Amino acid sequence: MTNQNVIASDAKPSIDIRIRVLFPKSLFSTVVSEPVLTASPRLVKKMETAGGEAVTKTNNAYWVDSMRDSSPTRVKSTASSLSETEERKSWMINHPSALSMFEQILNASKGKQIVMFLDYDGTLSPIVEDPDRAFMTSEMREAVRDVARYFPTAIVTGRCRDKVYSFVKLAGLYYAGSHGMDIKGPSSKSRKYKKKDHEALLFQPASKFLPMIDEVYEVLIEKTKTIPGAKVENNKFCLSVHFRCVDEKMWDTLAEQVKSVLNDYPKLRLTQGRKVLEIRPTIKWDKGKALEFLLEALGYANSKDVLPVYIGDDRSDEDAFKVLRNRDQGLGILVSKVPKETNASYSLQDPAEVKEFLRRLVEWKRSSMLEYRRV
Ligand SMILES: O=P(O)(O)OC[C@H]1O[C@H](O[C@H]2O[C@H](CO)[C@@H](O)[C@H](O)[C@H]2O)[C@H](O)[C@@H](O)[C@@H]1O
Repeated sequence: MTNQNVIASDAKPSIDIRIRVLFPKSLFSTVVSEPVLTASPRLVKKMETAGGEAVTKTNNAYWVDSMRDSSPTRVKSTASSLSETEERKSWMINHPSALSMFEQILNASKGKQIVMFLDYDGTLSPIVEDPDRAFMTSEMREAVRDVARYFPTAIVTGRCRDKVYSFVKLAGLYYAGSHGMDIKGPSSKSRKYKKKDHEALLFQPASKFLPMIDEVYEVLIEKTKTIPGAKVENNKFCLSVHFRCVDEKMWDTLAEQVKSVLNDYPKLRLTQGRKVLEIRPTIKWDKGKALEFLLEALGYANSKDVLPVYIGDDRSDEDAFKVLRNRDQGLGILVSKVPKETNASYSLQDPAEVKEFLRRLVEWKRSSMLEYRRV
């Protein structure tokens, strides 16, 4: 990796790219205009990590180490004497199960509109080897459909929006694909929640990058074809290079190949998820920004009467957890069986627990509505 892909948080941008909110008009007041940081000899050797923070390691060893880590990074035990069970117990004190804390969560939601944000892979569907076969169960679909009946609901994913729609198959939801760079609201027919007067919602802050992403996709396919098990996925405004099925001995070569391609594209950056290298435009847009954008679109920008609930399992979801933490509002729930470094406040073990959590929310909402009618 040369300086070209290196991003310094304190660097002066050399190019400005305007990001346009396509709709709704009411949001033009908050048009995001983020600089794209490009190559500059003055830039020190720093690069964006998967979490979006600059680090100083740029060599291949950094990426291979990072590829070995879980995503988000597993908590590294400070006391070596701590058994895994003890470690988990101590982590659970700070990140209790959202199921065992369900009553407290309901109390926090009193008088507030819950808005649901759901990541897809590892949250609604289990992690599988073949990304094209990451189907969600019909029971999960039912749980998401029911939740969306009572609460505005968005699917927020690194995947291409159309692809995730082909898995979820539910109208009436908001879909934020490509790590939030492709946001679409429900069609007017299926829309239930309309706080602002908008016909349809479409927001694609990285549309200028489409030709570049397509080009890099072709180059990466060619470059990685000699690495058995490597798979390149086109997620429209970003790309994924999967290494789940690549022999660990080849990770070094794969990381090297990917970085060599990116050397020619200084406006793209590399991040990492669960056994996947992700290539994204260097705009300051992520799942956290998508969450804020959607809250605004729903009319809850500065509202105290909203409780955003974000459930996700991966490093890219940390951007959304961070936003909730900084707003001191809402609940971040990390899906993980093992202790991980996270900005989420609560945890759920796996998609089965996510489904249970969604079901309980629906049950509670139904019974409180019946109660309300009776009174
Ligand atoms: O934001 P998400 O919905 O979590 O999407 C992140 C990436 O998910 C997919 O990859 C992950 O799931 C695959 C299927 O279980 C698995 O094979 C892979 O190892 C995981 O990284 C998706 O294929 C990627 O494009 C997304 O970026």
